[in-house]
Amino acid sequence: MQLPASFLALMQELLGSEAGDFFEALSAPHPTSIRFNTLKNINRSENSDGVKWCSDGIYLPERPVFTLDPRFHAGAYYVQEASSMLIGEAVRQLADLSGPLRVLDLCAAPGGKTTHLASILPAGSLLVANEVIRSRYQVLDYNLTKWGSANKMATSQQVNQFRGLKSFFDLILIDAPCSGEGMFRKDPQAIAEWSPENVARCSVRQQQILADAIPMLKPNGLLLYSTCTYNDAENTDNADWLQQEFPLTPLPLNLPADWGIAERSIGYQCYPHRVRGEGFYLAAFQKSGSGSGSGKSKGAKKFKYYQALSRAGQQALKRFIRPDADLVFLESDKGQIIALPEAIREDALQMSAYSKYFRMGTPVGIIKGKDLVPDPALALSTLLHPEFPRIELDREQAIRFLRREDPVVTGPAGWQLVTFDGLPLGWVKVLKNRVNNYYPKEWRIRMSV
Ligand SMILES: C[S@@+](CC[C@H](N)C(=O)[O-])C[C@H]1O[C@@H](n2cnc3c(N)ncnc32)[C@H](O)[C@@H]1O
Repeated sequence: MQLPASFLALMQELLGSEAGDFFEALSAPHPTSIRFNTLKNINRSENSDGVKWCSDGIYLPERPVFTLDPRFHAGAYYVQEASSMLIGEAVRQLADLSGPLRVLDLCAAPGGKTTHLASILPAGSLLVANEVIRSRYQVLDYNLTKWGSANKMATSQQVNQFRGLKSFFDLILIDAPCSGEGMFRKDPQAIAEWSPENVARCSVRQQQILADAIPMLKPNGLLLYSTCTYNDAENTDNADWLQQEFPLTPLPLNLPADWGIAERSIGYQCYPHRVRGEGFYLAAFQKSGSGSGSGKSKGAKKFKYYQALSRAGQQALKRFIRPDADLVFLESDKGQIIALPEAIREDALQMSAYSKYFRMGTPVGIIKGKDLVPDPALALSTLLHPEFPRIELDREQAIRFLRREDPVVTGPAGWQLVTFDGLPLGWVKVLKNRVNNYYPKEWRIRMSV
């Protein structure tokens, strides 16, 4: 690994006598880790090689071909670098999880931290995940769909387009675009793109994102600022700038010494020679001020593009939806039905007034005649009826299904859910002479097996 000379000098200065161990760690293989999806009923195989700061995270002895694991497509786990899982511990220690929260993950794609938040937040919380780059937003949306949580909204816009949404969120996570020094071991492209000038550009961009985000945070709200880099300009200097320029107080975390996470002047740093993970920086702040913050400045009364679903429509989808969920069903002007938890209806309504491009809730399907054609997202959602008729597939059948080939299964006529290891993958329709595969083209496995 050929590292830029100015990066070597920077790390030597930052780490002093530890620099040798650090450089040695950078040339060692990086660990593979996953985080289980606690929203789904998964069979967790016994593995004592857990990530110290995340009870749902484990290290794998080697990197499998995830694409060929049906559980990966069912959203049973997220392949996530271990240091990043520290976000979950920070939320557990610092957020008040005794009641619903409004949470914004502002730089969210591909969704590692959003899915982690989705697993932690109390029932009734609103989780908004924003990603400004449209192609990355599509990946985020797909990963959130696989994860299956119902209380989500995905948006794709510049941070300053939320302007006007004042004091709305209890928690804002800014996992900022950065120079990526912490990814050098995993991603050689990050080395190629690194330069002192890029570090300076990233630092300024981060300040802009932070400055645009802070008005959206409620008084007493929690701000989490993270990067996957080491230099001070993007980490402690920006954290210091935050506390100087805004009504923000840094919050300490209680991190046991044997986790190996270093304490910085403000915030915490994971280094690969001290932890089994990549480079990751995290600082937490509380906003001072009084009042609860209402965020209802625009007072939106109706959803754009959506109206309430008719009684007949609701009847058609009843057998697909878990009966104990308190939901509102909305139909778009294109006939797409979505389910939105009643608990977040008002908040989603407010958010929609500030969102130019968004998806909210869970796509349920479209009505054709008297029947529902179920959406693939519903199969992966926690809102799915737990007793919907299903066909369990073996691995080979599951891969065929995920490749969108004709499924070699039979079952009673009509819509059937197909599962692997008990986990829903999608829909088939059993007809008289054939079985149709409704797995979406854009999700299918393209890799040759
Ligand atoms: C470090 S990545 C986020 C990773 C993500 N939080 C996760 O855990 O999977 C930073 C994200 O910020 C986005 N981004 C880039 N420029 C931005 C900007 N000016 N404002 C907001 N987000 C930006 C990038 O496209 C990228 O997806």
